[in-house]
Amino acid sequence: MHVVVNAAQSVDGKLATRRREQLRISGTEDFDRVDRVRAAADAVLVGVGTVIADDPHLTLDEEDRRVERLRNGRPGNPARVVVDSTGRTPTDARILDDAAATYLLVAASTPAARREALEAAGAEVVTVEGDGEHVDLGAGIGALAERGVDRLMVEGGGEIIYSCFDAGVVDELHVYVGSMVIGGRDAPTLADGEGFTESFPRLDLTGTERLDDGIVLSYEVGSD
Ligand SMILES: NC(=O)c1ccc[n+]([C@@H]2O[C@H](COP(=O)([O-])OP(=O)(O)OC[C@H]3O[C@@H](n4cnc5c(N)ncnc54)[C@H](O)[C@@H]3O)[C@@H](O)[C@H]2O)c1
Ligand SMILES: Nc1nc(=O)c(N)c(NC[C@H](O)[C@H](O)[C@H](O)COP(=O)(O)O)[nH]1
Repeated sequence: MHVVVNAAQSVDGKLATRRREQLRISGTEDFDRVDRVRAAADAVLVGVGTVIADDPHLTLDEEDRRVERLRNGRPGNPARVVVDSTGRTPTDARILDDAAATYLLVAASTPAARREALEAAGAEVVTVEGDGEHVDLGAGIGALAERGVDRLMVEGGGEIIYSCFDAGVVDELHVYVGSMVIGGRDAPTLADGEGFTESFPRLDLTGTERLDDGIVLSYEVGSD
């Protein structure tokens, strides 16, 4: 499984404001780049925090890219995946529409009635190892591989991105750094979670690109 993490942050490392409201950090050139990365993926994964905060759709914006995928025998849009230990995804979330398959990775403690409601709303609920707080991302990625996902794009938020690094599953990172300061000690950052105190993931800088009024930094993740 090849895992690509993508996010947009302010120059001070924040993904959103302390109110966890979605914020336009990049612009049209960067959204087009994100659409290209999505088009290359079999699935796009976010945490339930992002679903609750942003209600994203996670489909392709460019019709040409959908057509090209269909021509290659792939689904028009990548599948959508929510890491959601307790099944908190709202049943009216946009990701549950029929534009693409949607997998919810939940822990065994999610009540049967909640699973049924989410399945009735259009999700495929997949039980993976985990507790009431975190599902095991290694196990979740294994479950996605069994469903034909070879290339996964992770679109945040900060808790999930940290967990992906902690689980050692990230192959590439692309960060758009917007020319703005958001501030706030409680605002989400690129990697939240517990934080590392040793064995920090090391990255190799593979590219820089100026887009809109900011810059995209591209990295490969080192093997140690
Ligand atoms: N700028 C960007 O590129 C971008 C992208 C995505 C989200 N965001 C912003 O990030 C914020 C949401 O991020 P967040 O960090 O609060 O939530 P998140 O999307 O990272 O989801 C975290 C939640 O997922 C659940 N979870 C289950 N298993 C987990 C695991 N193994 N590791 C971590 N969490 C696990 C937990 O309930 C946890 O609270 C919003 O403000 C949103 O606007 C910004
Ligand atoms: N590239 C980028 N620039 C930004 O300024 C910004 N705020 C995000 N944020 C990413 C986040 O994951 C969003 O929720 C999805 O980009 C929404 O996806 P949809 O358009 O609903 O499919 N991404």
